Amino acid sequence: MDDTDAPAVVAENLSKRYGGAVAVEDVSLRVATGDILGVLGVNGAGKTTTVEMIAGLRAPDSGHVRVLGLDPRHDRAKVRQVLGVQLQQAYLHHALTVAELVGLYRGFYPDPRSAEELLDLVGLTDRRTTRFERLSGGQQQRLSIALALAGRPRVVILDELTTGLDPRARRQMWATVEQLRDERVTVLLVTHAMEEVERLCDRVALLDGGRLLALETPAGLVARAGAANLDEAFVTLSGKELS
Ligand SMILES: Nc1ncnc2c1ncn2[C@@H]1O[C@H](COP(=O)(O)OP(=O)(O)OP(=O)(O)O)[C@@H](O)[C@H]1O
Repeated sequence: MDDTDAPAVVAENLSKRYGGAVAVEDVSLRVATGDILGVLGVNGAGKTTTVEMIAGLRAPDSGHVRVLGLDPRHDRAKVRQVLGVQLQQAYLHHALTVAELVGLYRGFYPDPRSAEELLDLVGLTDRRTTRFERLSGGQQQRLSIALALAGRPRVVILDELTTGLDPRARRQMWATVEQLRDERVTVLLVTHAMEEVERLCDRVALLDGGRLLALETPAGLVARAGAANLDEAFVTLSGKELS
């Protein structure tokens, strides 16, 4: 493979305001190729805004982003071929069936995963003829993950991968991310689940009030907080503004 040690994702000095309110303030981070980065922070810390800017779905007020050397807002067509994003359900066409949506997405890419593999990865093989709008919330979420992986992306952004999933589906999604790790896919994983972070993430970016508080290994974060575990470290380090 032609992967070098260049970071897969570079964000420099990203800032975003909504009206007067700061959502993200001067966030810089790099994600090494093949790393899984957990993006953590209390509700409203700026996680989704940050990954949406990295995905090119939201324009930063200032700063810049490179995904595999590409600018996601200017090199849109090229970025779409290498970046998979777990979209919010509202973006999908609700009247289409699971198989139709998978077929539609596979059509965007030169060498897509097979429909069988995609449905198997997220456990929706027996739902292929169900319309999107008739799926349960968790099934809709799992489908959006399958669609993000359709084009064999080299970088994947997953925003709340397992929120609302049952324990079995959650384990299945973890296994899917572990498979991505084996394929040296770079993953940004927005999550509130510390068990997930411990299991999957090489490093974590901890956001608080729109700022990057820490970028280090999970164990490093625990040590820095003088905490017994990641849950405690999270509570110790973040959400000060709220309390
Ligand atoms: N479209 C929007 N318009 C106005 N304000 C917004 C918008 N989206 C987010 N915000 C605000 O920006 C801040 C950061 O929001 P963001 O969704 O990035 O946080 P988050 O860390 O992903 O939160 P959560 O854990 O609740 O998903 C919050 O204060 C939020 O209220």
